[in-house]
Amino acid sequence: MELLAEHKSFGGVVRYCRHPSQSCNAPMRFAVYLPPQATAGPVPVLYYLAGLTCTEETFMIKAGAQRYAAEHGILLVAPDTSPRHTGIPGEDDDWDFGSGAGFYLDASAAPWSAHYRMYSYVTDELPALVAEHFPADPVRQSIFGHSMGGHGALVCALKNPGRYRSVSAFAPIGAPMHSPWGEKAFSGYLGADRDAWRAWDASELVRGTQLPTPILIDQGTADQFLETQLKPERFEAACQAAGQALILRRQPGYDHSYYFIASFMEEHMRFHVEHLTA
Ligand SMILES: N[C@@H](CCC(=O)N[C@@H](CSC=O)C(=O)NCC(=O)O)C(=O)O
Repeated sequence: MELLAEHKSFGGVVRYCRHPSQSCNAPMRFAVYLPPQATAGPVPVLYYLAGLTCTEETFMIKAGAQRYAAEHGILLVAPDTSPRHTGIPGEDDDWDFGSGAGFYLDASAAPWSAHYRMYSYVTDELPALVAEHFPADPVRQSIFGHSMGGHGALVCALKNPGRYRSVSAFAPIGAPMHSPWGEKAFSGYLGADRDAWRAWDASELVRGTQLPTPILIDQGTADQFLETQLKPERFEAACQAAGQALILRRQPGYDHSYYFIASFMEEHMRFHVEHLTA
């Protein structure tokens, strides 16, 4: 693993790292925030999955989470949103598919299946790497994210009940099988069989698996993608039908940006701290 950059922040340190990934068969980058408490021993870990067009830097620069991670002694991990420079033709052509748009799934359709295995990367390879190189307590981990990454966090938690102590999301794609972003991604990464898509759609997964802790979601009412792409009412209805506890808060006037995310970051951090330290 290669250390690319390091910045002191709130008494701890943000590090940017690169390593060869077996899951993605490509170099991958991620960011980690080590709170001051990490110098004394293992601390709980909180993973953040960013949205379309983001990189491993976006969350560390824009979300303002380090202040709260330092206060509560939480190690933050933010991976890049896809493999890059894989050589797959057209990987950089669209902002909502390919590079920067890995959707946190394991692609099954060629040529993407050779590299686009972000689900395995985020749920298995990255936690193992983090446990090896940083003072992380592997038993205490939680996950959250935004938009494509908010949906990715829901999928990671719902596919692994008990693995994450808590899950939350900012403006997640609520049902990608019914959103243009999701339909484009699933067609490309998974192929034409819509039945196969169900295994990667949180609104489908929650029908079969419920989590022991409530899911927290914040959604801005002035979000430019609310009605076309996000459709939180679909995830809400699926949770209700399945008996999954969900705290869905519609926040008046907020859009899809990191101004919205930063506004509710403290509350999401407190939510996760409560479960990580219970
Ligand atoms: N280029 C797009 C907008 C892309 C965008 O808004 N990306 C969001 C995530 S959207 C869902 O996953 C984001 O987080 N962007 C980074 C940021 O710093 O805001 C367009 O032109 O509409």
